[in-house]
Amino acid sequence: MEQLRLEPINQVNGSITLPGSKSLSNRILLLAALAKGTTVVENLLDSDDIRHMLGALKLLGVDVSLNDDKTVATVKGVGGQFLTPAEPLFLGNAGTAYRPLTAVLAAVKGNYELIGEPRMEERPIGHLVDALQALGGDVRYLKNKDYPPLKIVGGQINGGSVAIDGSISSQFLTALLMAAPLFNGDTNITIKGTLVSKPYIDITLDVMARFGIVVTHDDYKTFTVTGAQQYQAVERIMVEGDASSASYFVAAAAIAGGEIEIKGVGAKSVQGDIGFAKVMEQVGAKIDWYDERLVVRKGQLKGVDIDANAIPDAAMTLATVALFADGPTAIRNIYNWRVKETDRLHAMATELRKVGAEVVEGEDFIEITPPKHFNDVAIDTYDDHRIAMCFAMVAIGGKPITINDPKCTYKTFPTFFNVLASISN
Ligand SMILES: O=C(O)C1=C[C@@H](OP(=O)(O)O)[C@@H](O)[C@H](O)C1
Ligand SMILES: C=C(OP(=O)(O)O)C(=O)O
Repeated sequence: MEQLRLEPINQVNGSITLPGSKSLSNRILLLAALAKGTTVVENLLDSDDIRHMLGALKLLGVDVSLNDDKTVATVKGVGGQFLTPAEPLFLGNAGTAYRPLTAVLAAVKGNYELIGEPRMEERPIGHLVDALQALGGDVRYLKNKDYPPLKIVGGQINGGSVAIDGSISSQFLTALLMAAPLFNGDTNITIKGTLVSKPYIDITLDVMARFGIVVTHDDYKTFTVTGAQQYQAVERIMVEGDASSASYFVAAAAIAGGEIEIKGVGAKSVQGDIGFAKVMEQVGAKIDWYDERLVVRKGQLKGVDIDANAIPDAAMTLATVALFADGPTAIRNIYNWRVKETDRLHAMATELRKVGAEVVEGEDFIEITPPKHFNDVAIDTYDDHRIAMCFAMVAIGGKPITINDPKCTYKTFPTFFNVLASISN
């Protein structure tokens, strides 16, 4: 197995430009493919999750051309007329590809099989499939009930009233919303349970609006989408920098001395994970906010007790910032960490303890007391990009650490360790 040794870093300094947002890239690619007309997508993320969406679109007969560094895509929309692919669509472990494609393919004519990596077969999708089946969709499990892989015979959905469980993943509602304009009739969606990861729904609504579809909702409780609509191509659309990826650099500047300018997200971001920078201000970071960039400096870091349901991805970074705070940190309301790339609650607790922290792992929370002494250990990353990236903060805090399988960062941020090195002294 490959390992990356990170030696202690004393200071971080400089300016970085974030790669494009994963959440925006995959939503935009799918809607551009469904639209009528050609869309040019700029600042597209080049990473595994996007590659899986692009691979699926190619098999569905969508003409997408990329520039040399794969950050500009020209998508010739097929107006909702996909080809039946010659082979199953392999979507890796990309939730933002698997869930939206499930709903969209249930709504357009054709026969589809959606497969993924072994971990994808352990990530639930039953709440979305239940809603699609309730609307008349023909979606079947190929192995275990409620989990991928799936077989879909598309084109059978009329719309109507439907309830969807929002308590495990917002991606199910995102998927249903993106597909609903393609249903034959209007759809009224009611949320069952408490909707988690709510800000991701704002990203979905924002991107749908950019492609010409307006969704109305009543404080995120019921959503209404008009049926038999067509997405409209956007001549040029720019993907914002990834706010979850920004979290590592906000944290790095807050932990180490020096100053980092982070270009690509700021006060105007549509991504909920920008909220991590607000949490870091509570922790003690000094942040200057601009519309599309942040400038971050170190402060006296204190432990906080936060509800992180709105920022599940960036909150993992807080768990390693906690190693350098002057008291315990609690991160709450994060049950769905357990159903992502790995069981993140258990994995984070295990690895934080290896470093020397005292950790309480609750069913839906984690409490971290900083180590009295740091152990120089190798961090297991469980094929989870965010574990690899957030444990790099240990080196930023001046303690040596080894990251096992560092290339797992390719899921969303292939250049992460190079960018980190570029600001490290
Ligand atoms: O819609 C999206 O782009 C995402 C929603 C979140 O998932 P959940 O809604 O499952 O928490 C987040 O963790 C994921 O990385 C991206
Ligand atoms: C949970 C994540 O990914 P996915 O889109 O596969 O759910 C993530 O990127 O942290």
